[in-house]
Amino acid sequence: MTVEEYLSEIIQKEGVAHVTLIDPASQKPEEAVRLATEAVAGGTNAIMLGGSTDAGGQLLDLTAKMIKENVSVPIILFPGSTSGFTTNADCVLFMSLLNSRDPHYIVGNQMLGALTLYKTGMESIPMAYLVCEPGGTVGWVGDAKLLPRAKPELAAAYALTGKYYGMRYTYLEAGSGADSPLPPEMIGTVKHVLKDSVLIVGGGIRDGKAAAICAKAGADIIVTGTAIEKADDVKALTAEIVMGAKMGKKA
Ligand SMILES: CC(C)=CCC/C(C)=C/CC/C(C)=C/CC/C(C)=C/COP(=O)(O)OP(=O)(O)O
Ligand SMILES: O=P(O)(O)OC[C@@H](O)CO
Ligand SMILES: [Mg+2]
Repeated sequence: MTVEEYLSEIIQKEGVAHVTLIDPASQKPEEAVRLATEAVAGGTNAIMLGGSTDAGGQLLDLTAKMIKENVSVPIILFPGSTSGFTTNADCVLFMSLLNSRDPHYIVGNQMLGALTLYKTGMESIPMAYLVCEPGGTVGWVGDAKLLPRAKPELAAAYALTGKYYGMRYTYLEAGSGADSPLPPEMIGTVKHVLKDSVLIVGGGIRDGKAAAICAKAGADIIVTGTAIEKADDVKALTAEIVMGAKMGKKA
């Protein structure tokens, strides 16, 4: 089964999936394994590996390898550039930052990595990456023309653009560590036009209540990074967020 099929099945059966983002640059591989193991025990469905700044090839390779040896859920690459590739993962989000001002983030990095990806034969999922206010580090690094929170129709127009290009996933991003998650109106407007295409929402989701609001508004996959990296009890916080997302979807 592909990672995409695996996630679709979870979304179909449980209404929503949860993915834990680990930045390989932020800690030693052993610590990343601890975070991943506890997040999986708390019910996360996959581990996403990436960061907006380089981890350095070896650190990414080793972090992915060690996580793979220790957890049973898929490892999904979330690359900030071609240096975000490693063969020690199951799948890569082949993303274009559609609202960037810099063609390198729309198509340039992708072109540089395409032959490497081809040679590995790794699964890839075409994804529109849309960075919204406040955008955080990724907004700055990716030179995004930040999508205004108060204008959901602009985000919806970009999401549709990605869908018409054939991208099966859309990632609505507030930026890692955002003060607050994206507003439900924005998530709802985007999901309304995407219909059955998968909508990922991330940035600033720190608890079950926030996850519930995002899921209820239309998120198919909820991503949490910072809150889990900082949690005293990773398993308990993950379980709260996973439960919140599922309850929100049913509400
Ligand atoms: C598909 C290929 C080869 C490249 C994609 C290139 C693109 C479109 C990059 C988008 C811009 C970018 C820098 C994305 C990084 C995505 C990411 C991993 C964000 C999470 O970053 P964190 O590291 O958690 O944020 P902080 O740096 O604030 O911690
Ligand atoms: O770190 P947080 O705020 O959970 O954001 C996760 C993700 O959307 C960042 O790319
Ligand atoms: Mg980071």
